[in-house]
Amino acid sequence: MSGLEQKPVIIKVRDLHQRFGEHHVLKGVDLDVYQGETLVLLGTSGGGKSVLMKHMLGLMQPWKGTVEVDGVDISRMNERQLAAVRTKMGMLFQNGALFDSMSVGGNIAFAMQEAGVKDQDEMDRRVAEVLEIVNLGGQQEKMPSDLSGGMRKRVALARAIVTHPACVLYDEPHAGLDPVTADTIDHLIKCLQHTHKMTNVVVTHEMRSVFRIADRVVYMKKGEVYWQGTPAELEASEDAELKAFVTGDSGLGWDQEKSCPAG
Ligand SMILES: Nc1ncnc2c1ncn2[C@@H]1O[C@H](COP(=O)(O)OP(=O)(O)OP(=O)(O)O)[C@@H](O)[C@H]1O
Repeated sequence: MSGLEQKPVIIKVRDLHQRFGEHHVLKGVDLDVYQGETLVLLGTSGGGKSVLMKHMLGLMQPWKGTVEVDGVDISRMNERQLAAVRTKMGMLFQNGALFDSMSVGGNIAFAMQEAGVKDQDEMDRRVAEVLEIVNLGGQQEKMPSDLSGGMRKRVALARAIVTHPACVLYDEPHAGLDPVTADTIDHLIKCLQHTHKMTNVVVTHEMRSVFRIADRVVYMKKGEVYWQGTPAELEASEDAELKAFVTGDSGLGWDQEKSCPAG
């Protein structure tokens, strides 16, 4: 128990199934995301974490089951209805996906234009505000090609939060970052939670980050929720699969002569 169970549920997933042809990727996922928490989605590659996140944004329609955001079922909405829901959600895509031909400020303003903001002064003010939040104050004119990987990630995060979403979804925010830069991203994630009252859902493989940022952890396996609990419960778990995942132990051992196939 994390104590969060008393809080309102901002995303409610029920009996969610998805399949691509014969490939049954989500097999009846039930999941609650509580307002104001940082929830980390863990699991082996191909377990369905990214597909689940796409359903939370309405980027995919389920084969079966429902996804509610703030009490409203989004699973069969059309694009016009979804546009309103998506203003409550920010998404940090894995590769950052900045437009290379646009400045930092232009990239962030673009997200506001998409959300219907037209007033240039308001856009300038909000671009400056979110750049301060991600510690890139005054960098509006820089081009993405001038930025390091960590800075690009922070610009992408600024873009994700410029519409003041209630919930931010992060798909592997630490991918490709050095450990120190990853730490700065973790600080930002917690800052958005505590100072800006946002709910975070984070897919990551970085165990160090999990123990730094998670209030709750959900472990997915083969399209199902295999386990959920607090980071402390994860650390204390005697489940062999969870233990191997936490420690990064494939079971092959590190005796080189025994673990390498004969040449
Ligand atoms: N649009 C799609 N069409 C067909 N198959 C897909 C599609 N999207 C995902 N899949 C398949 O669904 C399965 C789950 O993918 P998903 O990306 O959700 O896994 P994941 O848990 O996020 O893995 P990873 O940790 O490697 O990112 C994979 O086998 C993937 O190939």
